[in-house]
Amino acid sequence: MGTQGTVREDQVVMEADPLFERRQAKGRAAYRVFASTVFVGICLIWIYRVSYIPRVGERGRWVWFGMFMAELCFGFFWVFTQSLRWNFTRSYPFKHRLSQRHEEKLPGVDIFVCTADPVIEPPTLVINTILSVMSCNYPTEKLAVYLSDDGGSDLTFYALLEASHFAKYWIPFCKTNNIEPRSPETYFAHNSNEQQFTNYQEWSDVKNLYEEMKERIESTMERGSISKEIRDKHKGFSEWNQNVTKNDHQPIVQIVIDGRDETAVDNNGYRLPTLVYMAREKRPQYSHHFKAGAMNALIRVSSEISNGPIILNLDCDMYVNDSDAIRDALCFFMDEKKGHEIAYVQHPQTFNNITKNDLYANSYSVANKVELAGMGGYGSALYCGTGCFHRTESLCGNSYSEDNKLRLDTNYTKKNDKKTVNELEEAAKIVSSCSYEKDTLWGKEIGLVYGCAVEDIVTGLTIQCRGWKSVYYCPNKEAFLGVAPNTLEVALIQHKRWCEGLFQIFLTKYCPFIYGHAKIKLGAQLGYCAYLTWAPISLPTLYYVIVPPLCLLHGIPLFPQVSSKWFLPYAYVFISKTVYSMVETSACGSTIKGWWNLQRMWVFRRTTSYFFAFIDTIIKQVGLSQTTFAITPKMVTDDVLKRYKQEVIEFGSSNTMFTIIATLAVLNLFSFVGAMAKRVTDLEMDFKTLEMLMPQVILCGFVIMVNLPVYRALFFRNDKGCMPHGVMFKSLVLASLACLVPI
Ligand SMILES: O=c1ccn([C@@H]2O[C@H](COP(=O)(O)OP(=O)(O)O[C@H]3O[C@H](CO)[C@@H](O)[C@H](O)[C@H]3O)[C@@H](O)[C@H]2O)c(=O)[nH]1
Ligand SMILES: [Mn+2]
Repeated sequence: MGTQGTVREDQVVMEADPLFERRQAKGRAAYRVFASTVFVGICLIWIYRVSYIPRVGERGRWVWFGMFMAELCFGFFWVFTQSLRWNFTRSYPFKHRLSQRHEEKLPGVDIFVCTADPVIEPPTLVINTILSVMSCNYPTEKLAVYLSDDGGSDLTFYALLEASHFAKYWIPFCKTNNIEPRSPETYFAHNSNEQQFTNYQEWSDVKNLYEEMKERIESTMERGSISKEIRDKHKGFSEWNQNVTKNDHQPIVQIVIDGRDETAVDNNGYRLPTLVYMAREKRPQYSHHFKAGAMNALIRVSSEISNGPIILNLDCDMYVNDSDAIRDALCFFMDEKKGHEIAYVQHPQTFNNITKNDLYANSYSVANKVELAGMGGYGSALYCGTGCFHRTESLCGNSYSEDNKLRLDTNYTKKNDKKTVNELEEAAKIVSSCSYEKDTLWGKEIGLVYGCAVEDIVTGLTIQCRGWKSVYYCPNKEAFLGVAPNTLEVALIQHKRWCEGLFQIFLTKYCPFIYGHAKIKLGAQLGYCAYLTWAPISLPTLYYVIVPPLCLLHGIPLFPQVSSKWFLPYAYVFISKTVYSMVETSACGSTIKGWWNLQRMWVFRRTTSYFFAFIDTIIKQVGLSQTTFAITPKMVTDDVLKRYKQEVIEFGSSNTMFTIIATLAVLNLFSFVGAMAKRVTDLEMDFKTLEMLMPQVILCGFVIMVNLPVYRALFFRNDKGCMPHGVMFKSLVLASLACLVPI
């Protein structure tokens, strides 16, 4: 009796233990006090601007108004960013409890990997992602992996076939030896000579198999076509006839591995996960809606084949770095008390090619560790397009409702057990055709939302506004790792796309203040706006890096003089913000140089990508152009890669963005040098005027410091990554003209 009693008690405790926990971060109160003092400083700055407007006829009256507008915008933007820090919480799953309680009834998980172009996104990269998910620590009969190929390329299909063969070696190798990460490329690159490996023979066999496969895929890529010998080996190749082009072809669905098939086993005799290739139908007369369209086709295709209640969405470059990632995420969905409210669990976007000092500020360490966690604190984590686990029903447009507690369908039912592979493929082709969505709510209320370059963010918002909660989970060990842009141009183009999409959300019916009103918390609405208003913040930034230096050159003071009491709020806001961001960035793992690089990227992005995005979004809203999607290249030449690794900024392109960057850098230099020269030669110049111009000297000096690599690229470098001469010429002319404009 005694023992039995204890057992039962233990069980009761176990049942009550939650599968995840949310903890508030320490030091919130202190932070709130600090933020309030900064806010007081900002208000004083506004008061100063209003009280000291130059009188009619005085120099710089209009410029002053501009300064006021800029500072007003910066202030509001700062308030948005505060809401991300106000309610900062972290989530922690307990995966051992999940295994204890639910091992037998784990749900089926459908994993979607999207690729769009075999050249920009090489098939070897794609299959590494596929292999890493196939070998996750999860019951294989409950896993189904789908590759959506918007490139519609038989080369990608071929690589997937190769991967399906190699998986028979790779999966058991990973599982019996418990190796990490399970992307073969990364694993072998980091374990190039595994002496301690117990079974060295096995290790080198698998490595050789991988190398050989890679070699075959790469040589096929070089040739650009599939040999007849290979084509004859799989019926799937018959889909690629003469008429198939990237943007014009019939739907192609191939079940490469049928997980139901008991003979589809790996080398240890264990069942393999389902593996499906899909190239949805594309026709020039139909808009394909980029990644959102691909995802929606995948949702329908998977519902025909495996119909898992959970979907994991990954970009083709995001391999699984922690093979327990699925289990961690399920803790949130399967928690007895709160799990039923949760629509999705988002992981941060992390990358495996960040340089030591994060040259292009791609690590997003503060966003990942602080800001997005802050959104999670409101139960409104952003959906970021990759590394996100979805509840299928919420992604499919269902609303959350309290009295209709929807729980996960944990009984793994094979609704399509009786259909043959052929029948499944035919059914899947129907739902992945262009006309299928005609006159349906797909892209509006069902699936991912169409018409926005950041389909992920807007879709996440609509899910939250249907009553669901979302979780942000940032584990210590990154669950997924991808490829970050490794040239400046690519980094800026990526930001332009994001920024355009984000601002578009702000301007349309999806604006969080309207669409989210009374549906998501006010903090979350403000938090969304910290991202959605990136584009307009370009205007005050441009103003600040153009007008004060020109006024410095012309001797017009725009700030209170250093000895005035009004200078204090400026100094306080500037210094406290700078020091705080330095501390925050370092606490999130960046170096000081990394922080400095972030400041530079912040100037570059705001004056180029965000500004262009602002203009393009306006043009789009007026109806003059359509949404586009510039895919981020994942590979660069060795020469470029070498400079990236040495942290030398890559400017070698005549993109207009670079002309702007160069012009602003030169303009600030001219103003600074010009003003100094005047002070030296002009004897009338007294100390008073110099003191009045001091804040502008500091500001201008700061911009010059940030731009040091730009001057180097303009005047001193001669490698292929330096600024092209055309850009240099244009920037010198434009900056000189600007200096001549009378104010
Ligand atoms: O027509 C398209 C275009 C893109 N993709 C895929 O979408 C993913 C993301 O594209 P990428 O060029 O890598 O853009 P990123 O800026 O790196 O992507 C981020 O931002 C996008 C929104 O702008 C989100 O969709 C992504 O998930 C998110 O990682 C890749 O797997 C592509 O293959 C498609 O499937 N079809
Ligand atoms: Mn990407």
